Amino acid sequence: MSGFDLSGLKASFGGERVLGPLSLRVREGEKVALVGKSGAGKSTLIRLIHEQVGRNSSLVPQDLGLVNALPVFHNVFMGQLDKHSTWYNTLTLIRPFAADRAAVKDLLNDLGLAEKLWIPAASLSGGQRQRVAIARAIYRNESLLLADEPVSALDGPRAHQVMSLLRDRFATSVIALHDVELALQYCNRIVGIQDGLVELDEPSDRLSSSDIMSLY
Ligand SMILES: Nc1ncnc2c1ncn2[C@@H]1O[C@H](COP(=O)(O)OP(=O)(O)OP(=O)(O)O)[C@@H](O)[C@H]1O
Repeated sequence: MSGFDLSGLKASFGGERVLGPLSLRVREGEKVALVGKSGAGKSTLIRLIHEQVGRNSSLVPQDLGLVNALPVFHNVFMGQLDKHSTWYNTLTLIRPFAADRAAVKDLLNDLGLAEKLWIPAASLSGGQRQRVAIARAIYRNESLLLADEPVSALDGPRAHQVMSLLRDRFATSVIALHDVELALQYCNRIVGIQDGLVELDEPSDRLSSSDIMSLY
């Protein structure tokens, strides 16, 4: 099961409410776009969902969470770190196993990054770094994706290619997106956040971009 049903989600900073309280039920197979203006609470909501569903999800955080000193291979492999023993992970740090090298390379190939396999993450562009974080999430091999603006640094064709890949690789997803057209095209449910509360929750095929723009 990759869906979830969470209630009582709320967050405050410095005593000031920034999110909730709100409930969110996501059924298996739903591709949810979280939309809303900057500061509405989308990242906070993704973080709270991740805290609750934890290891049973693949996360692409807004700051990507890459280890700059490590090559792309190891950053992607990290998606499965908690699924292997300590000795396996230690050996992989020194000399990765052939099967893992092949699997990571295949995935990077799909993301146009195969030639960067052994390049340190520090040497990559913003868009390449974003694709490494996406590869790490796919490599984790969970059916629920939680992603915070995963294609914000990608150009148009590449953003479409990655959104299509994410739609195909994950049964269920919750993705914060500022691009309303991508949200409507690749997600089947739109949840609009305003001042930390759900202001809109509709299937994508009942909405146009102008319906969503009222949140901005
Ligand atoms: N660590 C923090 N300390 C204090 N306030 C915070 C912190 N993180 C978020 N906030 C506040 O919480 C509110 C929601 O922020 P959040 O990052 O969830 O919004 P968002 O919709 O994801 O915005 P964006 O689209 O710009 O990423 C904002 O008012 C923000 O200033």
